[in-house]
Amino acid sequence: MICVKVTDLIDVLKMKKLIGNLDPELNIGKISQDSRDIQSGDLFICIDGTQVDGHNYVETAVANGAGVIVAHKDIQKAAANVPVVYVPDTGKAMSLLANHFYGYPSESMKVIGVTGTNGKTTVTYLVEAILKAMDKKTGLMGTIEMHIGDEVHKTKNTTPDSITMQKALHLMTERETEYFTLELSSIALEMGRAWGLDLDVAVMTNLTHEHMEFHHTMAAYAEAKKLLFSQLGNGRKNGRTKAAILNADDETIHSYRIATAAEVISYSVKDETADFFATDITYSRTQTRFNLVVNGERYPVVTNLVGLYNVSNTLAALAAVYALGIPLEDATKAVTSLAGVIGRLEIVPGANDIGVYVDFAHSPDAMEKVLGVVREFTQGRVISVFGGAGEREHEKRPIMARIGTELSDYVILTTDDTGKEPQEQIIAMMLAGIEKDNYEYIENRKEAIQHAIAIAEPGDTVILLGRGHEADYNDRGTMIRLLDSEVAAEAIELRNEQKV
Ligand SMILES: CC(=O)N[C@H]1[C@@H](OP(=O)(O)OP(=O)(O)OC[C@H]2O[C@@H](n3ccc(=O)[nH]c3=O)[C@H](O)[C@@H]2O)O[C@H](CO)[C@@H](O)[C@@H]1O[C@H](C)C(=O)N[C@@H](C)C(=O)N[C@H](CCC(=O)O)C(=O)O
Ligand SMILES: Nc1ncnc2c1ncn2[C@@H]1O[C@H](COP(=O)(O)OP(=O)(O)OP(=O)(O)O)[C@@H](O)[C@H]1O
Repeated sequence: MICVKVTDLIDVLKMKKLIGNLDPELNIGKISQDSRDIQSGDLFICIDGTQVDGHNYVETAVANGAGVIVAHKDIQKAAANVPVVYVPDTGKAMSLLANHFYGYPSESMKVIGVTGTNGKTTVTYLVEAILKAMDKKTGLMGTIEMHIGDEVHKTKNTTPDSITMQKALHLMTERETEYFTLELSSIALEMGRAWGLDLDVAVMTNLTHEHMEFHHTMAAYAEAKKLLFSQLGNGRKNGRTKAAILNADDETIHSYRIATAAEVISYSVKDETADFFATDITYSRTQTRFNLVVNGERYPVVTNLVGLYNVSNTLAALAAVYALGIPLEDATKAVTSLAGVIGRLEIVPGANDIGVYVDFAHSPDAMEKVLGVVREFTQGRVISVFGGAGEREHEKRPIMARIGTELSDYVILTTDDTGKEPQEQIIAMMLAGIEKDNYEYIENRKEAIQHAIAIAEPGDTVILLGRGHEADYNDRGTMIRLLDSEVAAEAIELRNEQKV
C-alpha cells in the first residue's frame, strides 16, 4: 500500500496557498477527485467537470474523512476544519500530485503513445503483440481494455484521468512492465489527462473528421492531437533519444514535424522516400503480405490484418518498436503473432457461403476505408448494417449514410446507441445524406442484423458497422447487452438451420 507524507506531496506544487495547518505526521493513503471515494485521511481534489463541479462535493469529502483538500475556488465554509491547499489549476495539480504519489512510474518504462483519428487500438495491439512475441513484459491501455502482461482490466475511457493513469502505471511497475503502449484520444490530450506521462515514442496515425462536438473545428482537433508531440519534450529519457512516428500519407505530418524536437520517423504505403515504406502489397481474405523497406533493406511481413490501412498501422507499430531498439528482423517476424483485434474487421465464424464481419468504423474515413477493403475480397454483394450514434456529432450522420450507400450494394439502416436522443431525429439526418435507393430501414438493430444475414446470398459479405467490441448498448436511455458478433452468430446459426 502506498503512503506518502502530506508535506512531501504538497511540496510538489510550486504555486499554492495553504489555509489551515497540515499535520506533518499525516500520511496520505489515497488521492481522489471523487468525494464518494474518500476515506479517512485521504486527499480530495476538486475538479470542475463537464457535468458538475467537484467543489460542490467538499462537504461529502469532509464527512467521509478527507485529510486535506486541493481546490481552486473558495470552499472555506464547506471544508470545516480540514486544511485546504488553493492552487491556480486543480487539473494540472492533480496530474503533478498523482505522478508524485505513484512514484513517477512512466519513468521506469519504455512508453509508446499512439494518437490519430483511426488505428490507435490496432497499432497498440500490434506493438503489444510484437513485444510479447519477443518475451518482453508489456502493458497496454486503450478503448477496449487495459492489459498488464496477460491480465485484463476494464477501462472506462480510451485515455483515463491522470490519477487512474498513474495508478495503473504503478501497478505495471509492480509487475515489472518494461514496455507500455497506450492510446491517447484528442479529448484526453486537450483535457490534460496525459500530463506527467513520460513518453519515449509518440505515433500519429491520421487525422480525419471526428469529435467535432468537442473540438468544433478541424484546426482545433489537429492542435489537440499535436499536443502529444509537444509533450514528447526536448530531452532524452534514461539516456535514450525519443522519436515521433508520423504517417507521411497524411498531410497533417507537416505541422506535426515542427511540433516535436524528437527525431521523426515517417512511414508510407505510397511514398518510397519515407523512412518506413511498404511495397509489393498483396491481400487475401484473411492475410496481407508486403515488403518493408528501411534504409534500402527489405523485410518480408505477413499480417493477419487485412486492408491497406492495416499495412499503414503495421508500419506505424514496426517504426515504434524499432525506435526503441528492437531489431527489424525480429519485429517483422513477430507481426503475425497478432491474430486480429476484437471488433476490427472481426470475422464472425460459421457462415460458409457468406462472409460476416464486425467493424468499429464510426467515422466517415474509417467507413470509407473498411468498405473499400471488404469490396476487394467480395465476389457477390456488400451488405452493410449501420446507424448513427445518438447525442454525438450530428454533422457526420449524413456523410456516413452517403458513404455507406455509395460503397455498399445494399444497406440496412438501423440504430446505434441512441442515448436520450429521439431515433426519428437521427435517422432523418442520415436519410438527408443519401442519394441512392439501395437501402431499407429496420429500427431494431438486432432485427436489422438478422435480416441482413438472412437475405445474404452465397458470395455476399455482410458487414456490421459502428459498434465493434462494444456490448453495452444504450437503448433510449436504458442500458442493455447487444454485441454485434453475438447477434450475428445466432443469426448465422438460424440461417444454417434453414438451409438444411
Ligand atoms: C465528458 C467527459 O469527458 N467526461 C469525463 C470527465 O468527467 P466529468 O468532467 O464529466 O465529471 P463530472 O461528472 O462533471 O464531475 C466533476 C468532478 O466532480 C466529482 N464528483 C462528482 C459527483 C460526486 O458525487 N462527487 C464528486 O466528487 C467527479 O469525480 C469529478 O471529479 O472525467 C472523467 C474522469 O476522467 C471521465 O471518465 C469522463 O469521461 C466520460 C465517461 C466520457 O464519456 N468521456 C468521453 C467524452 C471521452 O473522454 N472520450 C475520449 C475519446 C474516446 C474516443 O476517441 O472515441 C476518451 O479518451 O475516452
Ligand atoms: N489507419 C487507419 N485508417 C483509417 N481507418 C482505420 C485505420 N485503422 C483502423 N481503421 C478503421 O477504424 C476503426 C477503428 O479502428 P481502431 O479501433 O484501431 O481505431 P481507434 O483510433 O482506436 O478508434 P477509436 O478511438 O474510435 O477507438 C476500424 O474498425 C477500421 O474501420
